[in-house]
Amino acid sequence: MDKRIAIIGAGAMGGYFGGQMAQAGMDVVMFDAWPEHVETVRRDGLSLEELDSDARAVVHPDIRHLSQVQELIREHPVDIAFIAVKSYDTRWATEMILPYMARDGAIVSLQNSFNEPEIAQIAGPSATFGCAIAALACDMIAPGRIKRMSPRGHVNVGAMDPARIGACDGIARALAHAEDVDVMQDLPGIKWSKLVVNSMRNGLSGMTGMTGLERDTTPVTIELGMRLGAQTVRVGRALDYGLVDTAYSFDALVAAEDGDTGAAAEIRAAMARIAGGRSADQRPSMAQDIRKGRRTETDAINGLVARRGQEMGIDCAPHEKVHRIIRRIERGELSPAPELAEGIL
Ligand SMILES: NC(=O)C1=CN([C@@H]2O[C@H](COP(=O)(O)OP(=O)(O)OC[C@H]3O[C@@H](n4cnc5c(N)ncnc54)[C@H](OP(=O)(O)O)[C@@H]3O)[C@@H](O)[C@H]2O)C=CC1
Ligand SMILES: CC(C)(CO)C(=O)C(=O)O
Repeated sequence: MDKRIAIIGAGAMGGYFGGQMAQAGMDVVMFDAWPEHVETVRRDGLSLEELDSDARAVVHPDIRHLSQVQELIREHPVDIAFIAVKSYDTRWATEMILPYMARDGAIVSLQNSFNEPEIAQIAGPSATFGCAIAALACDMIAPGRIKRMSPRGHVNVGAMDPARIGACDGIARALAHAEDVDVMQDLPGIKWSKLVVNSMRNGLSGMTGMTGLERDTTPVTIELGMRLGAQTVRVGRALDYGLVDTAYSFDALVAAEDGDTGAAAEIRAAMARIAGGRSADQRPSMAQDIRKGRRTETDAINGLVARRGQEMGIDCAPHEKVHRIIRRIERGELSPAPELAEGIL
């Protein structure tokens, strides 16, 4: 029998993956808090749009309002629940779906940052799994419309409890309807490796207002991005996580911060190459949030690195500064501007 899948948060990521699972005929139900989005998808379908072209697939998934979660009591228990809300909504989303899970069900973070320990506090480590989504960028450009802003990406999946690694295969099969997937042994390692990339990009685009392309081809943001990334690598290594290079060579990032000009040139070239492959309009999810006037994940990205850095005795002052600036932008006390990055360097 098909696995019963639930997607909590049908935004850019949840809608992208859940929509393609539905299109492949999987038994998937999606829940979302934005009434206009839910109603638009019910009426017109979910439009999954391609990078830099008019090509799109319109799918008709089972999508419901959050207030309808209780209906699941009459339905087959959920085998795999993907948590695809923002990091700050992880706790309630996990608590909400937990009563409807199958006895050996899996709750999977389909998010950035490292939210799995929070899920495990609620669901238990043996029910907790996580994904690191690499190289894929999507934007919910309007209710019912999700656009891929990058070439296709790649997903690494892991288990909070290493003894449960076997259960990752079913999770990987579901995600493989959208992207290539690998099962990895070290969940904290893959999550922190993705955090390296987010911590060099998301806050910087959010605070400067720059697209990914502008940020990765402007000297000040390139330099600051490299420093942020190197510090996140140092903290991850101090925490003894099994980091895997994601987008950039982590050794080169650290060497660049230590003054190795060849390593810095290697990172700059990688930034320019990757930025050139994305849509010129691509912005990381935090910058999308700022443009939409929504709360950001800063606490779970630069804020998290700053906190863990302090615990490990590693200087992460630039992360703390980015985090504080984003907080002030969220509150309306500052507006995004490139000068804010110059102030940090
Ligand atoms: N976008 C990307 O390219 C990538 C994102 N991620 C990660 O995926 C996770 C989910 O993020 P993502 O899918 O980008 O988030 P989205 O903002 O696209 O969707 C999350 C939720 O935000 C709400 N929402 C979004 N826009 C509006 C709006 N204009 N008005 C009202 N509500 C709105 C919806 O519900 P609600 O009201 O409940 O918030 C939606 O379900 C995050 O951890 C993110 O970091 C990871 C890799 C790439
Ligand atoms: C697409 C990417 C990798 C950009 O940093 C991302 O994870 C995000 O937008 O949150």
